Amino acid sequence: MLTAWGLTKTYEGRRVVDQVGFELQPGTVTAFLGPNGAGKSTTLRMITGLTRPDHGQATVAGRPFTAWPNPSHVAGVLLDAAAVHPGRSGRGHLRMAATLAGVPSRRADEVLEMLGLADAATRKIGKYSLGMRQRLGIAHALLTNPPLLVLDEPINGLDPEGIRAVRTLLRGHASRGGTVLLSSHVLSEVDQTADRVLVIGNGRIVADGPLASLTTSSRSLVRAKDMQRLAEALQRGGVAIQPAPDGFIAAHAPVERVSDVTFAAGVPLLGLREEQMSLEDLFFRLTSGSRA
Ligand SMILES: Nc1ncnc2c1ncn2[C@@H]1O[C@H](COP(=O)(O)OP(=O)(O)OP(=O)(O)O)[C@@H](O)[C@H]1O
Repeated sequence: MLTAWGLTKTYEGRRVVDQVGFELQPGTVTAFLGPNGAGKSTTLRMITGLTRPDHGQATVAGRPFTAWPNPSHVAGVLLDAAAVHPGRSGRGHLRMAATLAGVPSRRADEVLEMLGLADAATRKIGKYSLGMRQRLGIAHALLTNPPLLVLDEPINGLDPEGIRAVRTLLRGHASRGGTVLLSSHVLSEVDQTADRVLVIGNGRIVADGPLASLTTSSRSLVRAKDMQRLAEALQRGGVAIQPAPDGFIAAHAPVERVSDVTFAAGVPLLGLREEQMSLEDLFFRLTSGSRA
């Protein structure tokens, strides 16, 4: 549905996006994840034709997005939720967009309802909160019910209820065969939404896969009633250990090995799980601490 290859952009002598390429299949939600300044927005702008790449190209359903006769029917785009006229009402804004896109104006009310903005439909956008503007931007992207959604930080500024609603919406879109690409710099925002995560650091894709496979570490967290015996058993078994939060020991071995060693030593366990890497750890490992 969306193919990008070799996307490259240089600003003021600095490559901010460097040879970015990927292919997105229908029925999937992909998160584009990276620290501030990593190159996410620039990549999304190149995909949607707002920024011209120095090299490379992106196509949506086989041609450049802007080469479609009516691009808004191919992809719904949210790039800057603040870029709306503050003097218009939410409904007025979406009705005008509906007219431009050639969809019935009642669709504006449908998407306002979907995003929980029905009660605020007649209020001026200038009086909307950040979260409401964000929802309005998502509503706009959904106006034509396009097969592809490209959303830059859609969850930014939303309250927990709003986050849940947007997650459900995006998952629903994918389950009906749609394709979703959303960017975020907060891993926890995307972990329940995305099937696949593309991690970008310093303008390059540094990891690509299901989130669970990216955050899996080779360390285990283990706890027993008798922590002293547990520590001794692990050390005797050749497993390096370190103290960990919440009364656990961090063992430098996969759970299978920790389980074997403690079972052989006859130490009953109260808990054993794989250590999950935090966002900071993941970025640090993948981008060599390149956070801007
Ligand atoms: N028009 C521009 N002119 C000069 N530099 C730019 C321009 N647009 C982006 N940059 C720079 O390119 C780099 C990547 O910016 P980009 O907005 O793509 O990052 P991002 O990953 O979306 O970050 P954030 O999470 O902060 O939005 C940054 O260093 C930014 O300052």
